[in-house]
Amino acid sequence: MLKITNVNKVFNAGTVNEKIALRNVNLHVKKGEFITVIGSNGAGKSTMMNMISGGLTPDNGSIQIDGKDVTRLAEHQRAGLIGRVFQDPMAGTAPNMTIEENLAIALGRGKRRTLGFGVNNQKRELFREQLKQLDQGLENRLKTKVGFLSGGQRQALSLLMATFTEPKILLLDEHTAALDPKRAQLIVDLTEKIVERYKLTTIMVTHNMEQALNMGNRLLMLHDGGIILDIPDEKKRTMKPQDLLRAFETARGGESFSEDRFLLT
Ligand SMILES: Nc1ncnc2c1ncn2[C@@H]1O[C@H](COP(=O)(O)OP(=O)(O)OP(=O)(O)O)[C@@H](O)[C@H]1O
Repeated sequence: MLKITNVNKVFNAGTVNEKIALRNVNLHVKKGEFITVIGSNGAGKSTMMNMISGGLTPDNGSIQIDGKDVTRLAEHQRAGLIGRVFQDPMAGTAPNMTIEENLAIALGRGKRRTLGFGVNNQKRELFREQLKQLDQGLENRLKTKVGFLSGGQRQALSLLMATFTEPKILLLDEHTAALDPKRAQLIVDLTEKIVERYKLTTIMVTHNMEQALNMGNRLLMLHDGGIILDIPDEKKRTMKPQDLLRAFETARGGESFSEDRFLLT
């Protein structure tokens, strides 16, 4: 479903600020795989996600989604293939528009504008049905402006909007990190429910090792621009956060993981 081949990305090449963000990254993701991605600050996680979404173009190498070479396609040109939820609950929705208007935009994502983003009763019925699965009572608040919703409700709506049209790839960018533990758990449960229901191919970045181990069926660890660990489902299920830290140390030839955000989670 996703094939990243020999992708490199260097920022500010040839200057004193040169930074290698991705080093020869190769990744094949099968249809229906749910990958969790962890890595220290600056490891290259966001850069990798932005390469897949089209926000960044690789210096070399290629990216294929569902057999189509998208390496040089701009973000809007591949929007129909990708759903994305960001860390910031404000990022995925338009606060001054109502819930139904936001959903109408999500429904039209990747389609030609001429199809229209208007809301009719048929669409309203579909929206209500979809919103019910969030268990937030939002199906009765179609005309509420999204800016009035709580962070958790907005993130639940973002998740629904990102998956509405069953994208080829779902990108989750630390999408529970800004929420309190109770709301974060709600979004975790909802994510698992939606991913399972539509069998979505999913890549989720998280700083929470428990979450990385408990969710999904494959785990990647990035470090210094490269994938240093690729752990399959069977092995992942038996691991605890301490095992993950040890695996990192082994992969790095004894270097210990000194990332504060990791040790705190
Ligand atoms: N636009 C940019 N210009 C210059 N350097 C950049 C840019 N974007 C990222 N970098 C650098 O590339 C490296 C990888 O960054 P990236 O944001 O992908 O890491 P990350 O794993 O997502 O980290 P974090 O967990 O802190 O978000 C970092 O050293 C970062 O400073």
